[in-house]
Parts: sequence; C-alpha cells; structure tokens
Amino acid sequence: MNIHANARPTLNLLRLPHGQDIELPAYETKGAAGMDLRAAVDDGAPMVLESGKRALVPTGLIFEIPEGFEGQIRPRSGLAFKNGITCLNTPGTIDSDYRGEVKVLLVNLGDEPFEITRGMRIAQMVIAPVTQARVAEISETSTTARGAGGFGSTGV
Ligand SMILES: O=c1ccn([C@H]2C[C@H](O)[C@@H](COP(=O)(O)OP(=O)(O)OP(=O)(O)O)O2)c(=O)[nH]1
Ligand SMILES: [Mg+2]
Repeated sequence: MNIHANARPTLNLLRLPHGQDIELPAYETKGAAGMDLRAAVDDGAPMVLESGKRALVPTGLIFEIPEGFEGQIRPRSGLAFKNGITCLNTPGTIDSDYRGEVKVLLVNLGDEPFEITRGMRIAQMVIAPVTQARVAEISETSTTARGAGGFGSTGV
C-alpha cells in the first residue's frame, strides 16, 4: 500500500482544443518520479527539429499546480541518449500560478533532424514542493569554515 496515498496533491488540468485527443500526463510505472508529457503538434504536420535547433513544443494542456508545489520539466533520458534531444532550460519551472499552456523547450544536440509526432512523449514533469523564502538584507555575514571557498576548493 502506498502510505502517501492520501497525501497526494491533485493536479487539475484543462485541455485546450488542440490537446483534445492527447493522452493525459501519466506516471508510466508505479514508482515513477515524473509523469510523461506528450506533444500536441498537428497530426498531419510533425514538427521537425533540425540538428542544433530548439523549439517550443505545445502540450495542449493548462495545469493548476497545487499551491506550495512546482512542476519541473525534465528531459527523457531515452530521447537524450538515442537522439540527443533534451530540454534546453532543464529543469523548466512551472509555477503554481501559471495559467497558460505548458510548453516544452526542446533542443536537438544530435547530428540528425528529429521528428516530433503528435502524442509523442517528449519530456516528463516532476511535482515538487517549493519553499518561498523571506528576503532579509544584512550588513555582514556569519563566519564559516568554508568561507568564500568554492568551485573545487576542497580538491578532487
Ligand atoms: O519549460 C517551461 C518553462 C516555463 N513555462 C511556463 C510556466 C512558467 O510558470 C512560466 C514562466 O517560466 P519562467 O519563470 O521559467 O520564465 P521567465 O523567463 O522567468 O518568464 P516570466 O517572466 O513569465 O516568469 O512559463 C513552460 O510552459 N515551460
Ligand atoms: Mg520567471
């Protein structure tokens, strides 16, 4: 039994006209972290992503991410490995107050053109909790062992 079953937040979504027959985002396995998102491109006109180019791919869906959460749009590793297709802005951020169509910014880092067909699973979305911090300006920082060391300061 999933002990978190009752704690699962609900993702409301609205289909746009061009998303009508697209399968809804779904977790492909019981323990999947992300739900796969599908391309709502024209049936008769697949989108061709040339090598080195990027494109915003429509999902045909508007989400209401529950308050206190975000949607993280991440690449699918299979597309990345086989075709060099990834999300340019990964992880893309879907804000809980966004009410526009969710789009996936794909880039083709492979050598061949890539055809995106209607209903193709192009990316995945992870619903993750978000903390909004308060911002407080200070005049000096506390002291730590690390100090300003970074970018490899602890060695390899
Ligand atoms: O891959 C993505 C990333 C973002 N968005 C939408 C939802 C998100 O809530 C909104 C704004 O995203 P972000 O804050 O990353 O972009 P921005 O360049 O800062 O735009 P804005 O000024 O609208 O916040 O764009 C997508 O549909 N797909
Ligand atoms: Mg922003």
